[in-house]
Amino acid sequence: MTKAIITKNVVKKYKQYSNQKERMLDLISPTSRGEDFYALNGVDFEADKGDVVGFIGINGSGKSTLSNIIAGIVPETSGEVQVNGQPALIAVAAGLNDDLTGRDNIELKCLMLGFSKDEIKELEPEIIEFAELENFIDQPVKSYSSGMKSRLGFAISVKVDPDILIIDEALSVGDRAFADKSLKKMMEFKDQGKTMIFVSHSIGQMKTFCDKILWLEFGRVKAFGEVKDVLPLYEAFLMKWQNMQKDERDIYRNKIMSKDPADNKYKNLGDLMVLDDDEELEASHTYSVRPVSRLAHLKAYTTYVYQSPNDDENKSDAQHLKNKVYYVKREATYQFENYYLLSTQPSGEDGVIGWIRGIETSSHVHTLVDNDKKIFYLTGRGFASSEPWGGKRQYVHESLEHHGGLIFDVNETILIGNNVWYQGVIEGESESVWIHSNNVVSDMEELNDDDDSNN
Ligand SMILES: Nc1ncnc2c1ncn2[C@@H]1O[C@H](COP(=O)(O)OP(=O)(O)OP(=O)(O)O)[C@@H](O)[C@H]1O
Repeated sequence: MTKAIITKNVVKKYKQYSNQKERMLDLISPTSRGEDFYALNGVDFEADKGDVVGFIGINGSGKSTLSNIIAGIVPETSGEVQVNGQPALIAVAAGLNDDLTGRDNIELKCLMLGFSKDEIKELEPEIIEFAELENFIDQPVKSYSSGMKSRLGFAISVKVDPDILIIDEALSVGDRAFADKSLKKMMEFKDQGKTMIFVSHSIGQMKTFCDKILWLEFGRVKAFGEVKDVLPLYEAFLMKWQNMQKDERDIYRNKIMSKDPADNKYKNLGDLMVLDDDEELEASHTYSVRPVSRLAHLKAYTTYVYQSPNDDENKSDAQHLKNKVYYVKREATYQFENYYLLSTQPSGEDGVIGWIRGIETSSHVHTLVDNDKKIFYLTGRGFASSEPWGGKRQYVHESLEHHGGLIFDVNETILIGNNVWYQGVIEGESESVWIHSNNVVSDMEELNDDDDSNN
């Protein structure tokens, strides 16, 4: 596969000054002033020809810096950058000269990209039409709104037909209609097999548009891989980040930024590459399974049953599983969420159906009390089911109304949460059933007392 972009150990260092005076002194005095700040710190990244890669990361993680370096607009401090093809960057503030008119900017940008005057004459009306700037095209760009600038930048970049298109948050300004039109154009480019880099905070746009995701965190690559592998990890991280207090965020940021880039080691989890020292990230991609003993019913809104907790592709509708109770002998945590392995039998191997999100179930701990023989009498209330705490579809007797006073010959007692359930055989029947302890009494007299109090 031909590589369109390769970056190796790319570092971008800026100087940060506490005030303007320090900045001036740094320029004129031989002593170095200000503090070094690494916007990128050892970034290795490769895109194949035709890849559509989304750059994600919280503010200040280096997304724009890396896209500007790939576009050749900002030089790297050190490292290697190889771009095979003509890149074009679309960003709100990129490459437009504020003092020139829209038309002059079109000409300038096209000349810089090597177009002849005749070619530019041909392209110009198409660009103006795509940018929807009709009357403004001969006004200086400084009079444009950010949406208008972005439209002009987008129109020039797509009409010059670059090999590599880099779109930095350009769709987040301007109106919805233009964003849709731009997204359509980008889809066309994608279909043509062009390489694209897409920088956005919109998870939705990333999902619909990108194939792969590069997750940057304070200048380092945190993860790189397919959308389905990286985005859920990032979304889980964002939830954690949003719940952090400012001082917790500062500690986290300093910890990441103080690391030596030479220590950036990566581990491959299938096609996903993650930072080797990030155990939490690894744990949230893989999942840990623990033995457990629960019984579970599915809630009304239950969505899917998964083949494995970290596989969003292989899932099936869980609706048909409702109104039954299931055994849960395995529990897993994946990306801070609990999953249960549903089974029709009290086993983690036999009768297994699949994994379901814990919050989509009502479940209780299931414990054996004893297998002692006990004799009870049915009160005539409740139901009998083939499984303990059975659902409608597991009723043997939907109502025990006509069974009041019959003997219930019990051979197993269990606890489901705080509720006691008995397994046994009802007098005159052969099939074993489960009945809740509220619906039996241990001697006939209690039954008569019950009847008296009811009368
Ligand atoms: N010219 C510059 N001088 C000094 N620091 C800079 C400069 N450009 C960027 N930085 C710093 O580098 C870091 C990365 O910035 P960058 O714009 O690449 O992040 P980003 O991930 O694109 O952020 P956002 O999501 O906010 O657009 C930030 O801390 C930023 O302040």
